[in-house]
Amino acid sequence: MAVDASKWLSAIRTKELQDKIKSAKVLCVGAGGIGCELLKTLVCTGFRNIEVVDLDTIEVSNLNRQFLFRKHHVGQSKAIIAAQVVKGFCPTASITAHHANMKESRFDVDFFRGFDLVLNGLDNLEARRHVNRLCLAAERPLVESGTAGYLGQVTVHLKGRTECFECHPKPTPKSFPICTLRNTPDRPIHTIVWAKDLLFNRLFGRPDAVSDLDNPARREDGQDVSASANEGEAGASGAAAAAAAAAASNVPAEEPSFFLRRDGESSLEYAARVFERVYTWDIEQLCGVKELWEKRPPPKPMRIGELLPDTERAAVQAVLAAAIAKGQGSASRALGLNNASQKWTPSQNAAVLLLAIAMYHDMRKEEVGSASFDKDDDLALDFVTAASNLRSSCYGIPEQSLFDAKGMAGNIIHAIATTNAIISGLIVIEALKILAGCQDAVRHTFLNEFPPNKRLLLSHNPEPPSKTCMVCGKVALTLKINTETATLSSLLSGVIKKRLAVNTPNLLCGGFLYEEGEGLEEDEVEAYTAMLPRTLTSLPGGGLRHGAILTVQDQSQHFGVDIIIVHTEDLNEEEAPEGFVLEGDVPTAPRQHQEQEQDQHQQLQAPVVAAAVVAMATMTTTTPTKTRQATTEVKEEDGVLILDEDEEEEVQAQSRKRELEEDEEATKPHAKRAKLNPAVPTVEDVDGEDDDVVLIDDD
Ligand SMILES: Nc1ncnc2c1ncn2[C@@H]1O[C@H](COP(=O)(O)OP(=O)(O)OP(=O)(O)O)[C@@H](O)[C@H]1O
Ligand SMILES: [Zn+2]
Repeated sequence: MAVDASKWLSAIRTKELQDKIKSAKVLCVGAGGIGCELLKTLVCTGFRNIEVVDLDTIEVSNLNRQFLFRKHHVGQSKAIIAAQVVKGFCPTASITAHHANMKESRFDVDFFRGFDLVLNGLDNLEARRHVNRLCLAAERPLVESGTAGYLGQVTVHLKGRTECFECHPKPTPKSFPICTLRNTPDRPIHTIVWAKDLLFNRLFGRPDAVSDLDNPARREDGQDVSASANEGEAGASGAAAAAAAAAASNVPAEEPSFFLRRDGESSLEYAARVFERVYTWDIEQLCGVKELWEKRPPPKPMRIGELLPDTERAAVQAVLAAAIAKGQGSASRALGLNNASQKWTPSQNAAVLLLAIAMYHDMRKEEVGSASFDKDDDLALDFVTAASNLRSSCYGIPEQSLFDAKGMAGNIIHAIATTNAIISGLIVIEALKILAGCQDAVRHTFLNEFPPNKRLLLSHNPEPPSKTCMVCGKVALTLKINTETATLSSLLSGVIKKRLAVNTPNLLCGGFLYEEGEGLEEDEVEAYTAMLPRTLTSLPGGGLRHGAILTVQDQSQHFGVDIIIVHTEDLNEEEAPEGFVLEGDVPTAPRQHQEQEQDQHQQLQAPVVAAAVVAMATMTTTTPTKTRQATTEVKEEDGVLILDEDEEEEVQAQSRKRELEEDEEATKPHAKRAKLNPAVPTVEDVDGEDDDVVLIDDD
């Protein structure tokens, strides 16, 4: 029975609730920064039946804030050790640990039905969306959370009653137009993303990975340089420069295997050849595309012979031999560059780059061809730092120290233990309200970095479920895509798995069927795999053509959505950097928003993380500050600063008004939006894993 919202505090003090706390079955997803605090706080509150799932093992870098772990635990399962340690100080607690990925099929809807509460302490959007779908399917309450530095939030999702985690768009990982990365970078993050996503993958990732580095330089309209040859001066000079450069350095322009090491080539010779291609030949070729440099200075090519004369190349060779002998893991340290905060000179960058490439080939050969960038891998980070710095030098962009490059490449925001502790406490408070039957009292709560009017925490009522939500509502999405060139493989990776967060897809459209997951026969897997490179129109059963409705289902998530296919040929890189446009309430931010975030990212000079609940962020970030400040008064209750009910109503009224304004604004130019929120740090996201928090405007 629902209890009056204002009475929740007295409700949780009843004996009845104390008994419920003892018997309630709680699922904690994640045993990291939030998860460790949460487990401790749960048992201290009286919870005794807990299961915890975490796929990771403990790292040294976790020890400064994940207080259940000690140095001797490094390398062991987070879930298992967290459970052991908590049981150590609360032996009456039953804590079952699963060292596993929450997305495994054994954690199905029946597993979720075994719990009264699901509490998330995750760090990525994909897993959060997966848990959201299972909570909806199992009809279990979800308390969701995230932290980033001083910021944090807790949101509550009750099926049919409040918005689900996916009801409102979320920013996706930030993406940069490929033409900016390839041709006209102007910020350190551009060269870092280029080094990490393009060059690293080209040299060490899967050989069949498509890489823009293999293609000739492009003009801003997307045409390649050679296509400009007959189109007047700019094209002619571009082609001439390309030809001259190709002749001069004897580098074949379009040979995809160029980046593979050749037979008989030493690792350092190979590294030097890559250097010449990337920093000499490619840059010279780009300089020839005059139209790119009408409004900006052209880049300057770099030459390996100037940065590392023969004697220094010989010294690098000696360092390589010593590194191999010692089993050294870091190129920069092997070169004596031990201060991670000090920027390297261009010559030092060149030495680190060559050595890192050579070390990969001589010491970690088995990984070449399948490696993926990991910020905690010293050699990978050396490579990315040096490669991006050299490119920055060509373009006159400030170089970065190893430490700063790590922060940018790994999207690191230094975690703060106190933030995790506050957020964990708030998760438990929301859990108590749900157990007490005070569903009306649940709140979304945001932790601010700069408390406005001394309000460290800002809370408000969750919105009702969105009728247009593709997860808890039922709406069709529209996919604009070139059905004649896009392949099933790109549809699956870009749209179905990345954008829709589908785990094990099942696609159906007329006579076309594609399935993944356990239980398929070998010949079925073979037949489905053979379809992957086919274009959408050439798929069996009539293909995926303009006007077709594709039904996407994921049984592991009890999720389904229909997608209307719209064949579109004129998608450009600016509008559709991923090669398609997905319309509908998909949990991603509009592009315009992302651009704005990028600008703010620069202004703030510090990466701020992705949003978990953008609706809330939109609400707070677009609130004209005056109206909020005028009506709010701080009240302290149970150690938590919260808004008065009437203040919440005020905030919600503002929210509704703002939604209307937002709709209107969405159709107006970007500049107008910015004006509404002068210098307001709105929701900001950084690509990759840290989809943790909503940044709130606070003035
Ligand atoms: N799909 C998943 N299944 C199970 N656990 C997951 C899943 N995705 C993420 N996690 C866990 O969620 C936890 C999030 O905690 P946190 O944000 O503190 O990350 P961390 O890896 O401990 O710290 P950092 O990323 O700062 O090094 C991690 O322990 C991570 O292993
Ligand atoms: Zn929803």
